Amino acid sequence: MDTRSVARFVEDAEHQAMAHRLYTLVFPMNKQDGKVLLGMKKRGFGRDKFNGFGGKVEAKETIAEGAARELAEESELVAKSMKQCGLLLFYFENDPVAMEVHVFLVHEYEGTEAESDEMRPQWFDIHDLPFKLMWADDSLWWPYVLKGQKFVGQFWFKANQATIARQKLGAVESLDFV
Ligand SMILES: CNc1ncnc2c1ncn2[C@@H]1O[C@H](COP(=O)(O)OP(=O)(O)OP(=O)(O)O)[C@@H](O)[C@H]1O
Repeated sequence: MDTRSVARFVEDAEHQAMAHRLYTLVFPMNKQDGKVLLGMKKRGFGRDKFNGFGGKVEAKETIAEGAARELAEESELVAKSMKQCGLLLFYFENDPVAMEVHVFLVHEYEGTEAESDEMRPQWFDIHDLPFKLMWADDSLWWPYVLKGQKFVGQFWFKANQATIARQKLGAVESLDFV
């Protein structure tokens, strides 16, 4: 799986012409209790926001490996299986590099969540997420997760990192990259 395969979801020339950096975003879910694990980010990009677990994919690993590694580093949970549920593309004003974020749900894991240097984990009801303390895009695509639909979203953020100037978001049949 590599960034070229994203081309079939996002066809606009503006996107194709940009440099991309790969990221992951992982949400451990407890379906029985209807809970999702978020982490309060303690440092770096998105500090003081709740989010899923994730970060940059390293050159030596696949996207799925990067997702599992970041989950373990930031929460101490070990994913037993992961399902990709979304693809998010973020463009920030004055930043020439687009963020390509691969979103995963983890329904099976081992271990118990624990605070790390980067994240303070906390379980939330899947119908009651703290959207005011999350990235502005999260409340827009979370309904797709609740409906079990896969999604692709593009969000153009203002330099203040809070205002979405433009967006495209929709369901897709499959996110199985070739
Ligand atoms: C703009 N709207 C957004 N909405 C939802 N989630 C967003 C996001 N923008 C970034 N994210 C996520 O935030 C994490 C940053 O990762 P980030 O801390 O930069 O990576 P990494 O852990 O590798 O950093 P270090 O270089 O080790 O500090 C990573 O999961 C990425 O998917």
